[in-house]
Amino acid sequence: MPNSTTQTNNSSPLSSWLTQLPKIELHLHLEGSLEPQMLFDLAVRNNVDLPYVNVQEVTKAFQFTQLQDFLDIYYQAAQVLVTEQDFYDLTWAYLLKCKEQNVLHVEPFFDPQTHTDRGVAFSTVINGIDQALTDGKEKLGISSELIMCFLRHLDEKSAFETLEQAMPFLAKLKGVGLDSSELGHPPEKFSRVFAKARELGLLTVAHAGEEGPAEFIWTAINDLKVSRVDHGVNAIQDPELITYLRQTQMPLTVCPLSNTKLKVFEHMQQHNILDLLALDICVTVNSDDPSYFGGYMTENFEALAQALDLNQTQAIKLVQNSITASFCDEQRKQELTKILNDYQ
Ligand code: HPA
Ligand SMILES: [Zn+2]
Repeated sequence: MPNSTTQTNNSSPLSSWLTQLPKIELHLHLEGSLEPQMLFDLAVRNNVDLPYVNVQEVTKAFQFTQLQDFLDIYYQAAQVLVTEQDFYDLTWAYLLKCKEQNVLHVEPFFDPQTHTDRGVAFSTVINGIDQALTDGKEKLGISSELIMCFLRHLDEKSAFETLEQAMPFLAKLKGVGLDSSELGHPPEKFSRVFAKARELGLLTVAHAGEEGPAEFIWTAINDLKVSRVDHGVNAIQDPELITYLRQTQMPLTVCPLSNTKLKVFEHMQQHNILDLLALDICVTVNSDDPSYFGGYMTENFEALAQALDLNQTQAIKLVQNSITASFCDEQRKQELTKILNDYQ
C-alpha cells in the first residue's frame, strides 16, 4: 500500500495491482475506442479518404481542448466504419483490451445515428457489435449489456426514428442513453422519446453535467428518469443535488482522463471524483473514449493514483460502486463481488 508521498509509475507495485484489479466499465463509446491503426486499416479496406496520412498527423489532430472539437474529429473518424465486420472488429479490439486489463463486465454505448445518417443500415451496426459481445462472453468471459445512445445535437424526430429502427433488436439492448454536444441541448429535449423507450422496457442513462450545468443532472433524473448519470461531475455546484445523489445512491459514471483532456478540470489534481467518493456518492471510474483521451480503464485508475494518491481501499470501493450501478443480473453481480472480494 503506498503512502501519500509515493509516486506511481508503470512498474510500481500499485500500478501492477491496478492492472490486475478486477474492473467494470459502464461508460465507453465503442466509436471512441477506434485506435489510429484501425482507423487507417479500415480507411484502406473501405476506400474512405482521411484528412491524415499517418499516425503522427492523427496524434496532432487529437490536440482538442473542448467537447465540440473532439466530437468533430470523432464523427469524422467513424466514417471508416461501414460493414458488419468493421463493427465486429472495433468491438472485439475493445474486448481484447478489456481482457488485458481484467475488465470483467462492460456496458458499452454506440451511436447509431452517426452511421445510419450516412447510409449504413441499423442492422449492420448492431449485428456486428452484438456478435462481438456474444463472442466476448463465450471466449473471453466478459459479460456485457449494450446501450444505444441518441445524439442530442439532432432533433427529437431523428431520435424517434432511431428507436423505431431498434424495435426488431430490442433483445440485444439493455437501455438507451444520450450523448454528443451538451450545451444548448438539455435532457428534456428528449423526454418523450425516453418515455417511449421506458415503455418498451429499456433502462435509461444520459450524459449530464459534463460541460453542462447541475440543472441538466436534475432534468436527466426527473424528466428522463435515468438509472445512472454519465459524467455528472458538475453536481458539485449544487449542494441540494449532492444531498440527493447521496441519499438515493444515484450512480455517476465518471471519466477522469476524458475530463482533463476536454478541460472540464484543468489538471487531474483538481478532479473531484475522490471528493465525491468521500461524500458517499456512488461514483465509478470509466474511460469514455479511450483512443482519444489517453487510456483505457487501468490508465484512468493510474492517473488518479498519480495525481490524487488514490489508495487501494478507494479503488476497491470505486469498483464495488460499478458493480452496484451495473445493469447485469443479481447472479452476475454476486459473482463479480466475490471476485473483487477475493482480490482484496
Ligand atoms: O464525453 C462525451 N460527451 C458527450 N458525447 C460524447 N460522445 C462520445 N464521447 C462523449
Ligand atoms: Zn461519454
